[in-house]
Amino acid sequence: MAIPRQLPNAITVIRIPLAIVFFVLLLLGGRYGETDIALRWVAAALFVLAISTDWVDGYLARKYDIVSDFGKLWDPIADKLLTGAGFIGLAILDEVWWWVVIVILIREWGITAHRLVVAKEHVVAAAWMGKIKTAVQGVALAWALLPLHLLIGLDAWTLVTAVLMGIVLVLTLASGADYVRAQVRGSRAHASGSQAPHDER
Ligand SMILES: O=P(O)(O)OC[C@H](O)CO
Repeated sequence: MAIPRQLPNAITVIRIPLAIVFFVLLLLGGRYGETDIALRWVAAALFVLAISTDWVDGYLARKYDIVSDFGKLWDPIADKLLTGAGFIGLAILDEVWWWVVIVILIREWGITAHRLVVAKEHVVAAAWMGKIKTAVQGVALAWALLPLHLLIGLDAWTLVTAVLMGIVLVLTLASGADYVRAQVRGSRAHASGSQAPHDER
């Protein structure tokens, strides 16, 4: 069975408006959902739905062999808009430390800026470590967004959230360093005339 060639890219692009709606609902729900707990549940559910599409678009593109440069470029951007909305929203609500969010955002948008700058020459596809990092960010944000303190108590929930954010921070920086390493190796290989590591991904 064939699928429309543009379906994976359409799924990628849909993440962008979903990220905006999610961000607004999250803020309207208030800190820990204290202003409106129903809105917090809806925002969290919307986030889980949107981040799940990250797996779906990649799966469809690979299965039907319709991986495109558009997808390679826009999939990470859509991911960053969605996870960025989650991190910034939680920081505004004072549920996650700002410094953690800022460090994560610098890494995410630094790599994205590099991707955009070199896009005319070649597309830097997501590396396996970047994909794992995004998946772990999704799990950590889903945990932090779902108002699970209602079930397990605020202390246990905030402790687990802090541990998860610590893991996310380390993984985000490590995967950023992975891109920098690949870039340096690529420049050296280019200078010596062999194939750049980026192209092997
Ligand atoms: O860390 P990046 O920029 O390679 O992004 C990875 C993508 O979000 C994976 O889907």
